[in-house]
Amino acid sequence: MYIRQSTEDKDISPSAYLAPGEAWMIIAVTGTPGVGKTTVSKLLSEKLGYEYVSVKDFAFERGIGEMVGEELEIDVDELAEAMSREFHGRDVVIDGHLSHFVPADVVIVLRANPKLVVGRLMERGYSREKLAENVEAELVDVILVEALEENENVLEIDTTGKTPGEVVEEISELLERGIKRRFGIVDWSGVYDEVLPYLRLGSGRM
Ligand SMILES: Nc1ncnc2c1ncn2[C@@H]1O[C@H](COP(=O)(O)OP(=O)(O)OP(=O)(O)O)[C@@H](O)[C@H]1O
Repeated sequence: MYIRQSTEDKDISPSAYLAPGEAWMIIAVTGTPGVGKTTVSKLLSEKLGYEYVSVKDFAFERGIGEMVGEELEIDVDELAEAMSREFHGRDVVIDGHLSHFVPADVVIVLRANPKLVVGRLMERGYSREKLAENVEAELVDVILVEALEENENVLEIDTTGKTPGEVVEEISELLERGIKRRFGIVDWSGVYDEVLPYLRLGSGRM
């Protein structure tokens, strides 16, 4: 890992997450679209005095990935390499549902009741297919599982029924306490029936 100077004047004590000699911190905020990553990441970066970076903007500005229809398809290896190079020695909060593929000191996985995800993505006018894909992903913990495969330090946060400020408080508290790994705190099986009409599970595919 990397070497840098002091950790003075930090709201949190990141030492629990950092390798010896390392003093700057990369926090990745990930989760299914619509769980609140951007809202929370901006607020968290303000609270900690860290830079805020959007994966999508970063990739777009540097020509990483290509447009497929209306979507920017990002090569995660290229993204990880470019972000590691760029943010070496800086305190940053990286926002995006691919941020857990970037080498980070800690990954925050935001979760939200799939019913909320349905509502938010419908409001955005997502297609039926895209809505289903994302609600299913939230239902069966896709991003959490990926994050746990990619990083040792993973904190899962349930945003349901909380304000963005409360979510940021919860994240800060876990960071202050040096908690490195927390997951398994949500179970969406109870809302499966309610979101079933929005899913595409098994629809004509084998
Ligand atoms: N506790 C909460 N935390 C974060 N966002 C919340 C919360 N409660 C409600 N919201 C709202 O949920 C919406 C989430 O939008 P936001 O763009 O932050 O999600 P996102 O996960 O970044 O989506 P995308 O991945 O598509 O960019 C916002 O309108 C936000 O105000």
